Order: sequence, then structure tokens, then C-alpha cells
Amino acid sequence: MIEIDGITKRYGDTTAVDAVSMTAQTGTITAIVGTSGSGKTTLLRMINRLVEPSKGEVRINGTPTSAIKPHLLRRRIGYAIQGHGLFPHHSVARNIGAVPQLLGWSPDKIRARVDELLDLFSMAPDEFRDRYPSDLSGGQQQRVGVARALASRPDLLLMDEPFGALDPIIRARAQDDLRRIQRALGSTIMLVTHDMEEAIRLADRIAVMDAGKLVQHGPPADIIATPATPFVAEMVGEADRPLRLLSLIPVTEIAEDGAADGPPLPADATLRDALSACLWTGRSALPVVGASPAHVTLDAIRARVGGHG
Ligand SMILES: Nc1ncnc2c1ncn2[C@@H]1O[C@H](COP(=O)(O)OP(=O)(O)OP(=O)(O)O)[C@@H](O)[C@H]1O
Repeated sequence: MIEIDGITKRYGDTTAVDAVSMTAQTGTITAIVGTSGSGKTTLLRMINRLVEPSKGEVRINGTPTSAIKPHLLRRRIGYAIQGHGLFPHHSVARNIGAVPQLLGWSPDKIRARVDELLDLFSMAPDEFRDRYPSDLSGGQQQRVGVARALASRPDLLLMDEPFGALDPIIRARAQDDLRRIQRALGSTIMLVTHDMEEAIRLADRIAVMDAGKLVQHGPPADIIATPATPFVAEMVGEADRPLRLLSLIPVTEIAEDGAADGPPLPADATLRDALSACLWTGRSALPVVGASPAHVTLDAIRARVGGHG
């Protein structure tokens, strides 16, 4: 568990982060969102002491980070940034194995871990382990950057706009990969992003920052349905609210028994996918793939998300 307790950072007269407190449970993803200059990066960097707080404390599983030497702390906390920050003159394997090597792992153990991570990120180890960063695509470099941050099985992974430089299609794939790997490894992640869509897609909890203050912290559905301030409402985007809410609800939640005509929806579709498919096909109900015949109706979608006005 990560506990951020009244943490503040002042630069002269500027308060970059103003008495922020929040808790992140082990095995969850927290997305920190906010406009440029709202203090997101400063907050993230105070967790691994790249920036020293002016006031307040961070505890990791009960231990204050101030009690751990910064360089040792940073070996326990993975850190992935936009533009990946790979060492250009080191191979992929050496990049990923950098922290395990500092920690004194045996060469065999490091090699096994590198291959395991490359596999997890769908990069064939034989093909990729000896390449250099310049011989990879942007998306592959980004994956190696995240693999490196995960290499030593850190207590916590901090990510600062990790997918900011990727095109939308690769970005969506990288987000799906991250979610899958995070679930498989049970990692705890805190991720800074400008992009509310990314936050909704990835996070168990969203923390919204405005002018250094934490203005709301909660599950994505709560942030969308009941924004705490006009600023949060603006971040969520009023016009997109219903669609964002629909994207959080699996179609199986409101599927009804019985068959329906039309192209079937996959079992892992969301209500947003279902609405889109109904509109596109001009049908008021569509079948859902499953063990027994099931379908979802436009009426049920409307009933699930409506009623706010
Ligand atoms: N080293 C520093 N010295 C002085 N002021 C700083 C320093 N680092 C950050 N700040 C100020 O603190 C505030 C918060 O900056 P921070 O980088 O945390 O914001 P951010 O939300 O991450 O922004 P962005 O999304 O643009 O990266 C800004 O006003 C910034 O100018």
C-alpha cells in the first residue's frame, strides 16, 4: 500500500504540490490527471525522491520513504518516462537487466527475467534481446522502457506520460498490454497522464490535480458521474460523459437471455461497443457471444446510463 500524507512542494513562491494526501492499494493502477503545470510530475517524483518534499511523507507498505536512502529507494521503485530513457549504447537485454544487475542478481537469473519480460511484451527474446534501441520502433522502445522499469519486480511502478509519444493505434495496444501485464504480475502503478481517455481505460482510481491540489480521487465511474468541481467536469468532458461511462461497463452486465439477429458482440465488449454496433447496424438489439443465447438491447443501454438530467 502506498500512502501519500500531506505532501507539499514549494519552489520559492510557487506551490507546485499543495498538501496532497491519498492512498493507493497494492495491485491497483492510479492515474494522476490534470492540466499542464498542475503538479502531476512533481507529485510523482516526490514518491521516489527525485524531488524532495518540502513537507509531508510518503509511506510504502508502512515504511516512510525518508527512512530509505534515495538510490536504494529508486531500485525498489520502477520509473518509466515518455521517450523511454533507454541507454542507446546498451542492448535491449542490458537495458532491461540494468536494475537487477545493480541488485547483484546472477547472470542466469537476469537472463531468464529479461526473456520472461520480452515474452510478456510480445517481443520474441531471440529476435530482440541483442538489438540496440535505435533498431527498434518507437512502440518497441516504449515497451522495453516499461519492461526495464518492471525488471526487478518493484514494489511500485511510476510512469510519467509513458505513452505520450505513441500514435493512437500503438498507444491503445500499449495500454492494453500494460493492463494485462499489471494484472498478471499484480503490480502497483501510479501513472501521470494528460489524457482522461487513457486514465479511464487503465485506472482503478483517478486522482485529479488542479493548481497543485488534489481535487478528486475515486473510481473512474464516480469521477465521470459526479465530478467534484467544475474543473473536474471540464476534464471529463460533459459531451463525452455518457460514452465514457458506457466504456466502463461490460456488456455481460446487462445482457438478457434469449437470441437476437445480427452480428454478435464479443463477450468482452463494453456497452459503448454495443451502442456503436446497434447504431451502425440500425438494430435495437444484438446477440452477445456466450455459453447460452443472450442479447443486449438499446433500451437496456439507455436505462443503465441515463437518468442524470
Ligand atoms: N525545479 C523547479 N523549479 C521551479 N519550479 C518548478 C520546478 N519544477 C516544477 N516547477 C513548477 O511547479 C509547477 C508544477 O509543475 P509539474 O511539472 O509538476 O506540473 P505537471 O502537471 O506535471 O505539468 P506537465 O503536464 O506540463 O508536465 C509548475 O508551475 C512548474 O513551473
